[in-house]
Amino acid sequence: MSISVDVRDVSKRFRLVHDKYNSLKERVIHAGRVPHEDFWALQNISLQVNEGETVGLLGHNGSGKSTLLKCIAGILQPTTGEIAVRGRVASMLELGAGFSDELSGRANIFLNASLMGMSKKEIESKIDDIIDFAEIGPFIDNQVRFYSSGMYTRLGFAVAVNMDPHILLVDEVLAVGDENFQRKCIDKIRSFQKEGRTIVFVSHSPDLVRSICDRAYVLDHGKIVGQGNVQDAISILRDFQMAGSSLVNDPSDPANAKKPKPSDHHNSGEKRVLISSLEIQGESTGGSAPLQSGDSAILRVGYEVLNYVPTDVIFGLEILDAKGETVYRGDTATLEMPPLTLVGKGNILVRLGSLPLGEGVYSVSVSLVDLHGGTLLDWRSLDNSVKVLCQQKSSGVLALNFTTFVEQTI
Ligand SMILES: Nc1ncnc2c1ncn2[C@@H]1O[C@H](COP(=O)(O)OP(=O)(O)OP(=O)(O)O)[C@@H](O)[C@H]1O
Repeated sequence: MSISVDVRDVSKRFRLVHDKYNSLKERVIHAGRVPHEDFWALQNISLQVNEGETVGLLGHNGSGKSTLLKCIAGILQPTTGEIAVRGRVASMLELGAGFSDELSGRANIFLNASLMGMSKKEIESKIDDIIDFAEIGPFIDNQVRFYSSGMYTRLGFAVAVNMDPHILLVDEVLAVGDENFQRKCIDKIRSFQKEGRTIVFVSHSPDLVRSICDRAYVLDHGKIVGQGNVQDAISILRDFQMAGSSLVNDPSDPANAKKPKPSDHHNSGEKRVLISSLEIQGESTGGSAPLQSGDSAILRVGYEVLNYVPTDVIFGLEILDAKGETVYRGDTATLEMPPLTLVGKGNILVRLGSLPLGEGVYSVSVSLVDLHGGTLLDWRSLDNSVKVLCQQKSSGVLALNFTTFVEQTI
């Protein structure tokens, strides 16, 4: 199998420019130099994507996913290291990247497609398909600056997928379109996969990555901190999210001393405390019935201390919506609550109080972190299995009981 994308030891430095020197004295001393600071958005990244594979890039905000994708697309040059790509690359990067606001949608199609290496004749033969796919209708001859974010995205995706690319780079576009368009994009991605094309896919949604990708890399602060099959990569990402920590944190920094070291969970194999079960129950519904929005719920976390030495732990809780977005994250240390002392076997009961969640399906994850060593001892999650029903007809993750009144001022 040949390699389609080969990233070798790539680092990318950005120069963060500070306010210019104000006084004449400062300008004379610094002789016209612009004050700046170096920021390494990518550090020694190496990865390979084989022909026909779909590989996900996961990571928290600012971890470097888009920068890496832009380097692969050739939009950014790595500061050090090398990238080799085999075949025509089409990229659907950030919203409207590559579009010129003053031009119409149609003119932008020609501009974009020609930048991707297509001849005028090729573009003319595809333009109807692109316009159909984008569902822009009569707006195709309007300037794109009047487009909504959904229209921008649809047009960008339509251009990228109709370029007949060998390699498709997709950055989070599916988050913007409506549900119909998302389904259409996913169908297109699946047909690309069947045709043996290579895809690199950035998303915050573990569910999407799980359903689309063959494997994934996890980035944290510009470094690859994990890779493997999608489930493993999502677990590593969760560890990092739960830990709120980073491998690049300085362990000698007292601020980081209590933070868990996520990699221990996977690498040490030395589990001193196990989370043996995890259940959630509504106080009024009980059992395994769906929760009612606004109801109090209780989490029952079964634990087992394996070495029978009492262990002081920080308890962490995270709730994610169906797209994998965090709805809530907190832990006893951050909330300045006392640590839990666990001995033998038992249950940790967590009263969640009223849950003002909108109707939907949620994931709940819990973690235990050793208070003294900062090691992540164990975590467990109920993935997409916590169903919440809501009487209100509103939408969104928050069920809000708002009231209105009119204050007349004249
Ligand atoms: N042109 C730039 N100049 C300076 N810093 C930049 C530039 N582009 C990105 N960065 C910084 O590099 C880091 C990585 O950004 P990047 O957009 O690659 O992250 P990301 O993982 O894609 O984040 P998100 O999930 O929020 O899109 C961030 O700290 C960002 O602020």
